[in-house]
Amino acid sequence: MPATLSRAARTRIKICGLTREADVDAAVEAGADAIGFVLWAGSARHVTLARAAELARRLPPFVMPVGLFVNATQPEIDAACTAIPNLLLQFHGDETPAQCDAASTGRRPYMRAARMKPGFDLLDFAQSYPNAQAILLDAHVDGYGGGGKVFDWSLVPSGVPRPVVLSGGLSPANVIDGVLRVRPWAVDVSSGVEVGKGLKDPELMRRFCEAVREADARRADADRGE
Ligand SMILES: O=C(O)c1ccccc1N[C@@H]1O[C@H](COP(=O)(O)O)[C@@H](O)[C@H]1O
Repeated sequence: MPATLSRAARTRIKICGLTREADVDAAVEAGADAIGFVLWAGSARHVTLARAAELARRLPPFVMPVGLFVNATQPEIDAACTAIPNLLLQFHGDETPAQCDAASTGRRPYMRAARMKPGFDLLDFAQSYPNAQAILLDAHVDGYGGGGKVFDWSLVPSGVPRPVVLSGGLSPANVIDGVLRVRPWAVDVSSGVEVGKGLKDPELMRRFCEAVREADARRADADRGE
């Protein structure tokens, strides 16, 4: 799989931190490819596993559930994978490559979050997670993430050896710029489409997805030299 998009492809969209049925339905309607559930109790967007499983059951085919973990235990991860079929794991804490591989039992796909700041060696980081399906780029914040903070996109080098998911403070207003500059495989948004922690706004989600489609069209034009 390419790390960044070829000109024919479209940027995939993940919307994260959903807690309500209506928001899940609106995110799908807006065009999200993946829906994230925060399974870390330290987050204001946390949902219990039972609740996440209930919400995930609303997803139609081809829309993927994602479970966000911060330093979770193996039993917690196993329970999540049992409760939510086809769950993509998102490790957003201090998980080492060995821990990610063990937690995913070498079979379950996972993304590993990188906390971007000046001096951070993303190429080295990505190389050290050869089994990650993608590397998710978030801003370095005081907590573990989901802070709505944009990082300096010029810190993303070319040639990252894994598919890149751009996140960190994305919104309908800046995602076109982010897609055109970083050319990620996918984008991920939480704060930028919400009215309160874990409470999404259908209109913001619709505008976010529309902006990503607009970015894809502009990127294709640029690649054709128009
Ligand atoms: O959403 C959270 O509460 C959260 C908690 C701990 C780690 C990550 C979290 N969210 C993820 O952070 C990025 C960026 O989010 P934002 O758009 O800047 O709010 C995203 O991948 C979320 O999934």
